[in-house]
Amino acid sequence: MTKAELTIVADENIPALEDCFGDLGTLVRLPGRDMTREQLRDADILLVRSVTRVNEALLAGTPVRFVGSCTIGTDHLDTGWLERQGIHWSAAPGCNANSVVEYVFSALAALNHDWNGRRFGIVGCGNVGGLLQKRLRALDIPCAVYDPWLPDNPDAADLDRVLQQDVICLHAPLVKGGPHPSLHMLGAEQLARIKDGAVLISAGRGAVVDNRALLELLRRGRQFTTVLDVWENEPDIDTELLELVDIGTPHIAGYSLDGKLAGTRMIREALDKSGLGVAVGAVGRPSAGGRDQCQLPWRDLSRPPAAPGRAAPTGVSSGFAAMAALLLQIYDPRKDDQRLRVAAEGELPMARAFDQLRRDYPERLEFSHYRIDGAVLTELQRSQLKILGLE
Ligand SMILES: NC(=O)c1ccc[n+]([C@@H]2O[C@H](COP(=O)([O-])OP(=O)(O)OC[C@H]3O[C@@H](n4cnc5c(N)ncnc54)[C@H](O)[C@@H]3O)[C@@H](O)[C@H]2O)c1
Ligand SMILES: O=C(O)[C@H](O)[C@H](O)COP(=O)(O)O
Repeated sequence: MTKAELTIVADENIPALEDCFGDLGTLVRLPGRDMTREQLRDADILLVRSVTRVNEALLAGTPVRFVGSCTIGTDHLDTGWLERQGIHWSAAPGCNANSVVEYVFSALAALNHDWNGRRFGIVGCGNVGGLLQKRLRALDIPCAVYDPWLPDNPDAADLDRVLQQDVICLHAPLVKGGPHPSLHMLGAEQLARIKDGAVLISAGRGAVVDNRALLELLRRGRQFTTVLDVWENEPDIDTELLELVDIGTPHIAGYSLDGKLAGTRMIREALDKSGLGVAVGAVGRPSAGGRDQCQLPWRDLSRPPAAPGRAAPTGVSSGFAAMAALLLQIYDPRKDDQRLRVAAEGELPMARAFDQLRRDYPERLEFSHYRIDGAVLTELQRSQLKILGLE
């Protein structure tokens, strides 16, 4: 890239764009879901989130030389095609893994489902599943892990065994081909193996679970608890399924501010590493710091915020409920569930309502920004909250 300034086309939902990329040239913000090739006519860099399908249809004939997705998932990128064209691409592995793990514990808190004494099953043990496994081990909670690419995992088990556990957490990517496809990995047969009284939490990609099969099972009154953050056919999700799940959220498990900013920052770092854009940055418009600015919001976040920095006593004074109530002061997924249910009943078509909720998502900070403030807790509860990231 030899232009003095780059043209950077970006999904308008990417935070800190100006801070992280403003020094490189002109920023054009667009709705990610509807990006067109025409809009990329002058683009050198394309920055997306998971809702933009990046493939030949979008990019052929455009000057785009770098594609950055500020997300963990990559199933929306045709990476084979990008590589064959010599277009650099990068995603942001692990950027919001902690946010997803916190979502899992928050969902269990919301269900008042004490994790102590339960056995967990994890499907997909990468950055998210691996972090969950690490937390569970620290909490002394047994887990079984199904990840066909990690046979040496100390908790490795087959899928059937994982589905027999008390809390089953799905964190596999969407993979359609190869030796271990995950598309509809949980179909009617697998879902039928889940025990009554178990909790199923799906926070990887929607189509890992056959949604129609799940709907049929729930219609027949199966007695396991279901938490869905991800859905087939997002954003136009099945509203009947939404009615039947216990907690349903609009694909926001990874939406902590920390996670989103980490995604943006990682893509700037990947761009710098690629060598594309660095020279331009040097000769481009004078910047107040470029990468330093990029890290500013990150540094700010490392301090506890003034107002919401404390999880205070809640009136619930004993048992798991006391600990759960504290966590729910920080993040309560039932509020996201409520917003989704209200939106589903509203005037907007489901797809638009789903996207709107995601676009207007309230600021959510991770547990590490909070301190426990004088709540009555046992030593065990305090140590558990510390493992989860609170002081
Ligand atoms: N709900 C959300 O907001 C949210 C947030 C972040 C990530 N995600 C999704 O979660 C997925 C996992 O995230 P990650 O950071 O752990 O990714 P990762 O790439 O670090 O790990 C994925 C793991 O899944 C394993 N895997 C691949 N195919 C599998 C299969 N068929 N069965 C079981 N395991 C399989 C891989 O071996 C790998 O260990 C992402 O791909 C993304 O789609 C969702
Ligand atoms: O893959 C990811 O990182 C997550 O699924 C991410 O949180 C999705 O958010 P989106 O890109 O759709 O805004």
